[in-house]
Amino acid sequence: MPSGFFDHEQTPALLVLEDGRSFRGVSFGATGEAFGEAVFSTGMSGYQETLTDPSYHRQVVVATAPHIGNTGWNDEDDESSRIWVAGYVVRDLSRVRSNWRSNRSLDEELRNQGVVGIAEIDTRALTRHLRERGAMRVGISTVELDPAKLLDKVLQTPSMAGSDLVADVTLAEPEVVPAVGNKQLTVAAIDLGIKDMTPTRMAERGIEVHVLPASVSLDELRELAPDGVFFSNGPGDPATADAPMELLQGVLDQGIPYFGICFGNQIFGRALGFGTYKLKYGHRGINQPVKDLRTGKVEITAQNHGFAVDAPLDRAQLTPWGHARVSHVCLNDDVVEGLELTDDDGNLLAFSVQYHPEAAAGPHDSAYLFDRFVDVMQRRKRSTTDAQEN
Ligand SMILES: NC(=O)CC[C@H](N)C(=O)O
Repeated sequence: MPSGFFDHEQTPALLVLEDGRSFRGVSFGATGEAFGEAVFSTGMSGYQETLTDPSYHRQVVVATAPHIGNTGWNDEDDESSRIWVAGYVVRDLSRVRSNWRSNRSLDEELRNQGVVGIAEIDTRALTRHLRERGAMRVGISTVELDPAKLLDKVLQTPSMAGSDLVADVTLAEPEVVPAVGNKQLTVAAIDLGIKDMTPTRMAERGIEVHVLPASVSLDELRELAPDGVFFSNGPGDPATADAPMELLQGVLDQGIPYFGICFGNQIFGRALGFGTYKLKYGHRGINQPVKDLRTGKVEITAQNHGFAVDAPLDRAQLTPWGHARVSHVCLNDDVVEGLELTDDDGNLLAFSVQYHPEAAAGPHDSAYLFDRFVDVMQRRKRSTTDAQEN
């Protein structure tokens, strides 16, 4: 059989949701069992980036695009060192891979990494079910084909609400991503499950990025004397992220410019005094419309979040550091998609978005946010130099 074909025997597999609904399909990727939170992603492309996004840790991802695997797997597009999804659910697994960069098939890569997949599932029915009932726990198995028995195991799986997963994904030792060209600025990026494209997008703008473990202390951060601090995306419930939130409050006390993405937006929200809550089924995909409330402009964004910040859309709130307000909102459901902190003159001090401006595999409408971060850092740098000279 030509290489790239789905070339092993079809093994039956079973999917069971925590409310008892079950679907029968066939195995692909590794055989065995996988459990997690069932979520669906509406991206038509970019499955390699999705599967390697650490924010999907402990989640079983359902692809709503009916045909998956046609571009295979390459050695360039991974967003981290491994696949993080707990399991992968597709309708029709492509029997052929066809792309000039493809090195192997999706099926092979899932097998290499021991990740369980299930194909031939009615993903449309499954997605409609999750939309109506909400995200819930799920199991997929090639070894337990009795729905009642698999359900017992699903019910023993921990829920996503209340899960603190940062320690599972953060790097052990700091890493430096050098600036492309002349170094203009230094950023300390706290790794809560960072995607590789984020430091890349910063480095392209002359930023030397120090990617740091989540356990870093405020003193260690200050020793680095960064021009800005960044908190990444990451898995788990933001309500559990007390230590990162306290670290961020310390950063704001120092007046250091801040930018956060996704989990970094939720933690910023908490630091500013807002709450977070779990969405019914979340936003996942690369086609989500977001409005910038400052400019009225709409961006099409990449998203992956199951929780959101609870903040009023129509008014600012006074905090110890300045005025906090919602800067971006999702046009599908009015969910908070961005926050900003400004001084009395309206100058931006710190900001964050719930979506993904680094957006591998696109769209790139929101890349301007990295330039905005550079502007905030440059302005602060100028004002501290001016203050020292006077
Ligand atoms: N991509 C992210 O950073 C996700 C943040 C958080 N774990 C959520 O699900 O909402």
